[in-house]
Amino acid sequence: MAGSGKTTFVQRLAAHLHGQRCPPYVINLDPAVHNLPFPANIDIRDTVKYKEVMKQYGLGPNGGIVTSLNLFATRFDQVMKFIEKRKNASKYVIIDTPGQIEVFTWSASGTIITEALASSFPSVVVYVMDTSRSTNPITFMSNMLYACSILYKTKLPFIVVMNKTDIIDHRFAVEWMQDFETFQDALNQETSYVSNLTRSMSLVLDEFYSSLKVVGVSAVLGTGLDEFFIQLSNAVDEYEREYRPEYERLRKTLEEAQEKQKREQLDHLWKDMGSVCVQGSTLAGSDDASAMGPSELILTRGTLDEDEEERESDTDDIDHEVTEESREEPAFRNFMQDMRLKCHRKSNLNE
Ligand SMILES: Nc1nc2c(ncn2[C@@H]2O[C@H](COP(=O)(O)OP(=O)(O)OP(=O)(O)O)[C@@H](O)[C@H]2O)c(=O)[nH]1
Repeated sequence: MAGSGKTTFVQRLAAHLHGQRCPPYVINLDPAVHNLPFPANIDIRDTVKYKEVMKQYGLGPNGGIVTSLNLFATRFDQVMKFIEKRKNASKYVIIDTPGQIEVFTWSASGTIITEALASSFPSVVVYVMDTSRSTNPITFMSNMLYACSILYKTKLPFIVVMNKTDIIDHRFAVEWMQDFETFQDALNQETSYVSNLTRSMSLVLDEFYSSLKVVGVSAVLGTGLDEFFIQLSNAVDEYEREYRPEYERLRKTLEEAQEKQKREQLDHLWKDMGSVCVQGSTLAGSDDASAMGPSELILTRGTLDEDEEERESDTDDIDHEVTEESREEPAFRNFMQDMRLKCHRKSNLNE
């Protein structure tokens, strides 16, 4: 969520982990951020210049961010290699993303990046929410719908960080999530037509709330971090228990599908080769591969009359005995012979 304190929270987390002598690997994926208040190991701004992208493609700010991310996503395999290398040195990898949901969660590059990470490492989505701007039940509900859509899109373990608890205690929000009546009471104060919609939506979100991990923090003060790390550890367990088997299953299905496709392509190739062999033997009328007759396109050079060749050749200084071309004919004959043998064996097997 934009302005909720994601960057400040990443800064706080990084400082906390450095203090614990457990330095994290930090990645900034927001190309439009002005000042990064933490040292990033990888910064998208070093690879893509967001303002240049906007100019070059004639885009507005959001289009510029999406396109920059798309460009960066094409190199994400390299980022994965860096993370892999740092696996033993850094227990945690923290990634700061652009705040707009359509830019990361619902963009192709966001999906590519999330899936690449989640298929290799225990991955957890942390949704940072501005508690001080969620005291209105309708705004709170919009926030929760936002969070819910991210959870269902990424399908990863999910923690809601209710930030800015130095301004307001987050307990009112937790109560709204746990007690339907309290939320309805708060909604009764609202007179707008949206409150009816919100009432219905809150029933739908009940299921979502029941499994949600919520932590109140102040990124500025650094409070709530111990509880955050407890929830993070639970989320990692959840990843190992529920998500990893699912990713393994998907990976296996993909590999099987690719293997099947490869086999089918090979079968097609064999069939095509078979028809070439049948054609070859019909035309040549003999089992001898050399009698199949040379392909006119490839082998005419070797059939030229020697005098004629001398006349036509403008490369007199080349020793034709040892040129690549002089080896083409026997090589091609051997190739055809091999193919014919394989075809015969295959058709014998099929019989
Ligand atoms: N009081 C208070 N202010 C905070 C806290 N965390 C962040 N802020 C302030 O909230 C504002 C936005 O913080 P950022 O960290 O830039 O928020 P962001 O979500 O990264 O913003 P975008 O990248 O623009 O989406 C800044 O003025 C921060 O100082 C907090 O815990 N308490």
